Amino acid sequence: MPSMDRHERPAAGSASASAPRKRSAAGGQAKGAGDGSFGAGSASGDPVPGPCDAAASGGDAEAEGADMRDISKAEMAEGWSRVLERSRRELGQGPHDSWVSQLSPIGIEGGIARLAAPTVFIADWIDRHYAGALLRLLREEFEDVARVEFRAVPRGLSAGDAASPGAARPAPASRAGSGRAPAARNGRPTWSDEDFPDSRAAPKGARRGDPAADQAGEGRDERRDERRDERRDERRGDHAGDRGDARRSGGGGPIPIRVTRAASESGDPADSPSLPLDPRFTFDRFVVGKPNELAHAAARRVAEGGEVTFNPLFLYSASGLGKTHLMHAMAWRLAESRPDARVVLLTAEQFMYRFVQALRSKDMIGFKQLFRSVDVLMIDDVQFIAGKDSTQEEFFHTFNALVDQGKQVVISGDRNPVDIDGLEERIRSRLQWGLVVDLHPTDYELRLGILQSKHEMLAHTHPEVEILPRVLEFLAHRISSNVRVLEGALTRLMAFASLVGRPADMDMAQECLADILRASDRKVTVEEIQRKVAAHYNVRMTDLLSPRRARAVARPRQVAMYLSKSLTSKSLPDIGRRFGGRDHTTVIHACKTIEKLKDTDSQMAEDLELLRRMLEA
Ligand SMILES: Nc1ncnc2c1ncn2[C@@H]1O[C@H](COP(=O)(O)OP(=O)(O)OP(=O)(O)O)[C@@H](O)[C@H]1O
Repeated sequence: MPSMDRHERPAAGSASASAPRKRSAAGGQAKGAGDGSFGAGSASGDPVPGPCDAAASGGDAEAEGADMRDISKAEMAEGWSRVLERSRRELGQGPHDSWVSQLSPIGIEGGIARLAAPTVFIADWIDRHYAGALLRLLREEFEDVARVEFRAVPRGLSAGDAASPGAARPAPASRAGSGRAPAARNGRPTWSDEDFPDSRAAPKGARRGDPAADQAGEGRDERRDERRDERRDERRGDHAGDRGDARRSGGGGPIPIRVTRAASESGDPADSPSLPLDPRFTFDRFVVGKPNELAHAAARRVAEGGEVTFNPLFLYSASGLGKTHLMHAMAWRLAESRPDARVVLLTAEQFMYRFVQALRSKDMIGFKQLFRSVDVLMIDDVQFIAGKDSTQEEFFHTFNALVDQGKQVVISGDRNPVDIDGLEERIRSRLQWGLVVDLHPTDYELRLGILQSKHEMLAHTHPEVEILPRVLEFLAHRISSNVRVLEGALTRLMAFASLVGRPADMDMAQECLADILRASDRKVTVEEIQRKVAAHYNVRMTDLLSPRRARAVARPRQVAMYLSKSLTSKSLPDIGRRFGGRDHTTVIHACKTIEKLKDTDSQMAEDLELLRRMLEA
């Protein structure tokens, strides 16, 4: 952890002029890191540009101890509200709402300002990212604050209780995510308010209401009532959990469910939300090449079941490049390396489905226990929950609870978390907390390796079919879109060869795969889209890329951005750059606008259809 020096060093100039409300806060003795207190000091890197009296530095604080007094929680509260105000302005609404607003003051003692965070995870995150800024803001309000510390204070305790040793949990000493204090006591988890953060714990401004739940016929008021019931259930559940007889999820539902090892004490597989593992998706059958070697290595490392090093592990790629395969492979391997571990793998859609089911059956306690008692949680296609507020909130709390306990979380998505539109900022930042790895588009060697491996496997079941090596090379050259398409082409070719009773040669491949080959040839580029859109709306290319905001230019530009997002695999920032260096949020706005217009303006719908057909022709 970086030293305190940077925050403690007196800055040039005095603070008094700029901080009229300042109060002396340094106490008799500036406590050091070895005072048994936990949490992060003012450790995170950024230097403090703001006011900093000489008296605030550790040694001077000791020397002047007699003149300085401690500040109680109550006294600190008033100044803290102003610190919050400034944090909102200076750090921005997003970081403020997601993180800083979750803090509450404990007091200032010996020059150390102590703040309570609801979980270790949050304490650690704030320490790593906002400690410097907060120290500066605190100093503007309270003179002589030399350090700031964050304590994880269970919600059942008041912030004041945190002053007593052992009442609160330390932020982890290591940033790697290991060594976190598990919430388990006496060898099994105990359920408390902290484990079940609810709306009280949600950051201010957190939105409610899940469109999916709405679709499922859940009215907002009804949900509010349900959540009230849930909270009551949860409070009761604290005790039920201790007795080990808490209610379980009713399970069932239309999604087939199984788990590598039942994630429920009842041992009933119906209680588990996990997917059946696909026997084809193992590490043995995963072909490694340059484009996916890092993702493969990270997945292997996590699956070996050693110390939790990357948490979460976030895998992302375009469709069909092996994310799901890798996740299943990890689950298979974990079943061997950690046979006792409760491993749950499911899609984000299934997570939402279970959540909505639990809401309807008023069994949130069962849902929470189910997901928070796992050792490894893997969620595929996380982009599905983007824009689904209630599900995101539940996911957020589940994620926090597991990471706080040092449990491994693995997530996959179709793009980098920063590019997932509709994802709450706090979730986005958590997803980036561990290791984010992408699987790059395949190269020729990898595609050929995959074809050869699949061919060998298929040859076992169809020994009568022969495919000439040149044909595999031809397919690897021509089909570069995704591995799923490549596999489909091979399977079709083998079936065709088997039916006609001839070896698959180049002619046969050309004939029976004509549509796939044609589709693979077609690659729409952003530049092509820009040209076609400019021509269609009769605007100049230079205008399309210029800062001009006149409707006549802005609308075609939005259309071109929208088509670039839907017809190419370019990321939002990349598209923004290609449109005269615009920000990715402009692209998001454009996509949303056109998406809406498509439904309400028939001319727009027609234009889009026409352009799409021209581009795909
Ligand atoms: N490196 C690889 N080696 C062997 N098979 C692969 C490899 N990459 C992908 N595949 C195969 O390609 C198919 C698609 O892979 P998978 O479903 O894992 O993709 P995905 O990235 O999860 O796609 P989506 O985002 O559409 O869900 C699977 O049958 C998988 O076995």
